[in-house]
Amino acid sequence: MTGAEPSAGPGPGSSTRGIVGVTLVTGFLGSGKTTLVNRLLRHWRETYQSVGGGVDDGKGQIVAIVNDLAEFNVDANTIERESWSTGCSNNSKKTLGSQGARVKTVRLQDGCVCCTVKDDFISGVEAVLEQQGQEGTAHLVVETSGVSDPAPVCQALRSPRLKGKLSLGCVVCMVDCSDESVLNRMEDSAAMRSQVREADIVLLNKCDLAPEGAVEDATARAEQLRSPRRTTALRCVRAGVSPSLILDGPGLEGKKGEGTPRGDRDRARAEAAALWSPAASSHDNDGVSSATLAVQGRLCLPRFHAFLLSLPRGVLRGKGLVRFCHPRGEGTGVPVHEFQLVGQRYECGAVELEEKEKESRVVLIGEGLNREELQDALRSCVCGEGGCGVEARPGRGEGEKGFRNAVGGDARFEVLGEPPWPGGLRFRLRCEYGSFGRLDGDLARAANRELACRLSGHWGLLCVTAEEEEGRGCWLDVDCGGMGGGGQGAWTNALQREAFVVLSNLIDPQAQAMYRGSD
Ligand SMILES: Nc1nc2c(ncn2[C@@H]2O[C@H](COP(=O)(O)OP(=O)(O)OP(=O)(O)O)[C@@H](O)[C@H]2O)c(=O)[nH]1
Repeated sequence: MTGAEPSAGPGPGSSTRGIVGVTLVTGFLGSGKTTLVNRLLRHWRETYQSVGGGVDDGKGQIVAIVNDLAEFNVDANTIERESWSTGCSNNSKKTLGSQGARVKTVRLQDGCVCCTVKDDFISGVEAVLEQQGQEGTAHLVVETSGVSDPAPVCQALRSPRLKGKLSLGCVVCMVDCSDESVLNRMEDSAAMRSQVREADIVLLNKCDLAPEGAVEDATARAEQLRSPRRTTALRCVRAGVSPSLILDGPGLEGKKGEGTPRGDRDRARAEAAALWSPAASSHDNDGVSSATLAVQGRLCLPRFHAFLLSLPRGVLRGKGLVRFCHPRGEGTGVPVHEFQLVGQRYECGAVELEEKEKESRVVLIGEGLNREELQDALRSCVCGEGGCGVEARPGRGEGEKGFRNAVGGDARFEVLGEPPWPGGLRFRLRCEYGSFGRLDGDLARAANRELACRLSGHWGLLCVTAEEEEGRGCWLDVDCGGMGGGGQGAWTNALQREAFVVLSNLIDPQAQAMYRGSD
């Protein structure tokens, strides 16, 4: 940050008068960028609130700029929803009195910020500053798309056009440690290497899912790219590091001499920028594109599951908002589900959203995508007039029965009944450790979500998670589709093994602190 005048607003990391602080969040597809941005926005609001900040003074606003490759910007939706649910407004004109700082999201989509929308990006930033009035915006958080090279974005933020208006603070790179194949992509992807090189802080995320040695491997790769001395790499789960570390990150002047000196950081950026050339990091080289799929009507969940299982290998990432049919009659007021796919793993969680549209939308990002074929495949998941027909699908029967028995006979689980879809089971981990006690609501929720991730990632089981009303954690609706009789033992073993891993990870107080985040 430049200049020595007092800060303009009371928000965390708030800017020197008239100069807006910027945090840049980068990282490969699905690494946890949006998760971090939401965390930062929440922290901002809470901190602002705790120092008695109002919003009618026109100060203290944090603005998130979200770049997504696809036509339909799921990340911006997620952030807006999250902002709303944490009491912030996604509309700059709407204020919430003294409830908290205003949060506004600006979408940049249908192109990548580092090339096709670069000009848009600078204009977008200028527009934000102009609309809000420079004094009104205290901080910007910019989330790049997963295949962006952050070097030109940093350059853009330092461009003469924006000089004197912005100050680039912390650049964070999220690294997904859960998937070896993602880590291996660092060898081939210039953009990914640049993301790590550009960062002030590398967050080694998804430690909960990391196989043995993967976090050390990721650290070594980051250090190789940047040298150990220059690498601040932190392990975390769901971006759970102290947000103030990022909003007031290393490199900011006047911070007790901590962190990387500004000169070093700028030199590092210059080196990275010199390494970057459009030819070296363009998306054509990475061959990554996106396909937005949309269908009218509700989807049959087991068919959607089959669609996921049959996706081509080139699909790296998927996300969307989907609406499922409920053949058992729970049809009214059913929430929309947010769907996330990273590598082989998928998560599907109920979200509170007004049902303005009747569409289900899925964005897939990857290599060699054939949009028409994918669109047809998604269309075939729509529940027809004759019903789902899932009762008759192959694979139902023995495997499913064995799975139900295994869950029912294991004291670690509480069976809650049947999900609204045939061929599934509703249950949750009890999260009790006998004489060690039981996990509180937050950790129990984390444990159940992690179990859902693990079951889908390693075993192709689609688990839909939903929150319980009284904050007592969440449950899993598992679709047992595809469980043939022969695989029964494997499913049972998988469930037992994954439950063991989740619970034994969470008994450790250090792991508990990591899950909760250190703020
Ligand atoms: N188990 C687990 N899941 C995580 C963690 N961090 C994020 N996720 C999940 O991973 C998925 C992707 O996270 P996002 O925050 O959307 O990732 P992103 O980098 O913004 O994704 P893109 O915008 O596609 O590049 C979501 O389902 C998150 O809930 C973590 O530490 N552990």
